[in-house]
This record gives sequence, C-alpha cells and structure tokens, in this order.
Amino acid sequence: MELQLALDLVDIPQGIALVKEVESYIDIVEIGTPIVINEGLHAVKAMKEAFPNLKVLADLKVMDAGGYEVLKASEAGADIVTILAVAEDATIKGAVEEAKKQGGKKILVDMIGVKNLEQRAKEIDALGVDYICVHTGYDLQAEGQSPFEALQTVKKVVKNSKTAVAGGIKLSTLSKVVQAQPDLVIVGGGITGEDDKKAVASQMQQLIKQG
Ligand SMILES: O=C(CO)[C@H](O)[C@H](O)COP(=O)(O)O
Repeated sequence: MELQLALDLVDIPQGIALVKEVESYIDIVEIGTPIVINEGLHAVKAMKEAFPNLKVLADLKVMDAGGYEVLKASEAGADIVTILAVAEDATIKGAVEEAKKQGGKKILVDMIGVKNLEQRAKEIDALGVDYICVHTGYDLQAEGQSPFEALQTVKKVVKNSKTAVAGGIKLSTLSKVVQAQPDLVIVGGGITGEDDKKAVASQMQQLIKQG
C-alpha cells in the first residue's frame, strides 16, 4: 500500500516547501487539478526536478485526447496521469497506449461522477489501466459523503488494476480505509490542513505499513 500526498490549494513554491516537510513519509506527490489549471504542466516539471526520487502524479482528469494529454504530462515528468472514468473507452485506451510508449508511465482512472460503479469498474479493469480510484470530490464531501463504501464495491469486482481511494481521508479515518486494503491511499487536506504535517504524515505512513 502506498501513500500519495495531494497538493491542490497551493502554488509551486508552497507545494515544494510542503513536500520538503513530509518527503520521507510519502511515495507519490500529486499535482492537483487546481494547480494544473492555475500553473500548467510547469508545476509537474518543477516538482519532479525538486524531488526526482518521488513519483509525481499529474491530476489532469483527462476527458478527451487521452494519448496527447498523457504525452504532454509525461514530457513534463509525470509518472502517473489521471483520466476520468466517464470518458469514452477510446480516450482511456489512447491514454494507456501512450503511457506504455512513454516507458512505464501509469494511468490512474478516477471514478468521480460514475453512477454505476460496479459495471464501469469492471469495464475499465478490462482496459489495462494501472489504477482504478474511487473518489469523493470536494463538492460531495461538503454534503457529508465519503469514499469508503465505493472502495468496498470496487475492491469486489476489480481483478487486474490496482485500487486507489481519495476524498477527505484524515488520520482519524485512515484505519477504516486501510482495512479495505486499497493499493494506494490519496490524502490532501488530511495532511496539508494540519499544523504538524510531518507528524501526521509519519503516523499515516506507519498505519499504512502495518496495514
Ligand atoms: O482530486 C482532488 C479533488 O478533486 C483531491 O486531490 C483529492 O480529493 C484528495 O484531496 P482531499 O484529501 O483533500 O479530499
């Protein structure tokens, strides 16, 4: 099981400073969608240059032109690129093909907004993606929703891809997540919103290692 730190509401220097604090406790650093929108793929490049030993995920949430977007993110240094599950299969296939061409880049498919989770997870699992991620976005988190049930649903049907989970995970809820045995746990505000980010990230890493 791996831990990914999601950076969303910071700029590039703030993001780099934040990762310096928790670098030893995380496996992947995510350049979140808001950062990509605000700063472009330069943010991915800057993060990879600052932390060559960490994997960098570009949370592009691609909806079309999968191959092209994966090419551009890979050129910027991304190791993993996100595609939306609600995109056409052709978009997801294009992303997977390009990721392979780019020498071992990975595709994470984000299930945000999918209504029939079980059926779409099975379909996406057959497309050769690396991760299938259940995700409760900010707008549904604000309505009190969480990704725990969705994780269990997807874990039951996914046979080939790794599973990932995101959406409001905190230190206090991490044990519940770990029990469901995802391959990747994605945490944003649960670390970035804490005063002692290092202590929280360290405890999260410990829980994940025990899991
Ligand atoms: O992709 C995202 C929002 O669309 C976030 O990066 C993801 O939800 C993790 O952040 P948090 O733990 O704060 O919910």
